[in-house]
Amino acid sequence: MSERAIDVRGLNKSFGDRHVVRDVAIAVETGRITGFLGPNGSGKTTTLRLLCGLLTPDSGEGEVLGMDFRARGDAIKRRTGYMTQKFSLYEDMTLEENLAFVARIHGLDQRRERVDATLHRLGLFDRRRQLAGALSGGWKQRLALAAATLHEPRLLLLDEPTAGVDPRARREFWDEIHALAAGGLTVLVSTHYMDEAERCHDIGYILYGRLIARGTADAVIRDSGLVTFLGEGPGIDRAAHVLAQVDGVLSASAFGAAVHVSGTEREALERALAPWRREPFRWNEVPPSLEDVFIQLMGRERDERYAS
Ligand SMILES: Nc1ncnc2c1ncn2[C@@H]1O[C@H](COP(=O)(O)OP(=O)(O)OP(=O)(O)O)[C@@H](O)[C@H]1O
Repeated sequence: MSERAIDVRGLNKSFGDRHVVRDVAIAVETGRITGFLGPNGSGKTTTLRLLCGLLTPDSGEGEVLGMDFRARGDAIKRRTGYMTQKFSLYEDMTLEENLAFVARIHGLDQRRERVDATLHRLGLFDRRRQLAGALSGGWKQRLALAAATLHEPRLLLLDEPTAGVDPRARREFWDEIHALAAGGLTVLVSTHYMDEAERCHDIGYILYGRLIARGTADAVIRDSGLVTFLGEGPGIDRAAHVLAQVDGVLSASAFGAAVHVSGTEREALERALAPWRREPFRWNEVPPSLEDVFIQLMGRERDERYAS
């Protein structure tokens, strides 16, 4: 069964004369984790806030959690958990006190049981009497997730959830998010990190307020039509800035001692690489990475804007 948690069309929002979200149409299936990527200020956070009733749109229609998203914004907001990038709990209160406080704000019943169950679920029970301010980054983030999910929301918004968190804590955090999604929670993640994007079921790329790519990471890569070559050999990484200027090359970047060179037209790309196809360099075609694709999307949209 794949019921839709979100099915919204014609979403628009301006702040003064800044048109920040432009005609966004988006459908998200229940229990999916969708990552929203795009440059700073492209409208990711605003789009997510509009969808869960935290902001009022200028226009748009559709349903979120089976409710008319404009008429029932308050009800949708109550069923949403929101974890902001900035730690927003009380550092001078214990974990248990923080969660008890959040439970009261939500007007929950059986507060003690819910707080204990959440502490157990996230492996925080043994630390329940520690001050939140004494926790390391990874544990703080886990506490923030506990607070955002205490009221058992059906929609969860995560804003760059693992920025500044070490790899092990990142992995554990994402395992928890996947477990929540498997239980039917729909998760929307705003991120700049490719590894977070790759952990999502689906991604959406937002640029200048428009949703310009949508689907699984594989589908977004396939639809890009991008061709990528990996160059290796002594000093090839230093060729990146030269190759980036050649016709037919959309992007060329060093990855360690290798270089990734991408373009959408195979022949033009081959011509650009021809002078470098010699000993001691080796070239192999590789699947484009999400990052290669996003760099291309950014350039394509910019060209279209300048052309119009
Ligand atoms: N409440 C507001 N009032 C006025 N302008 C706003 C408001 N919220 C956001 N903006 C502006 O809208 C634009 C989009 O912001 P938004 O936070 O949605 O972008 P973003 O893609 O999430 O960016 P980032 O990656 O930097 O978090 C920005 O130019 C921002 O300054």
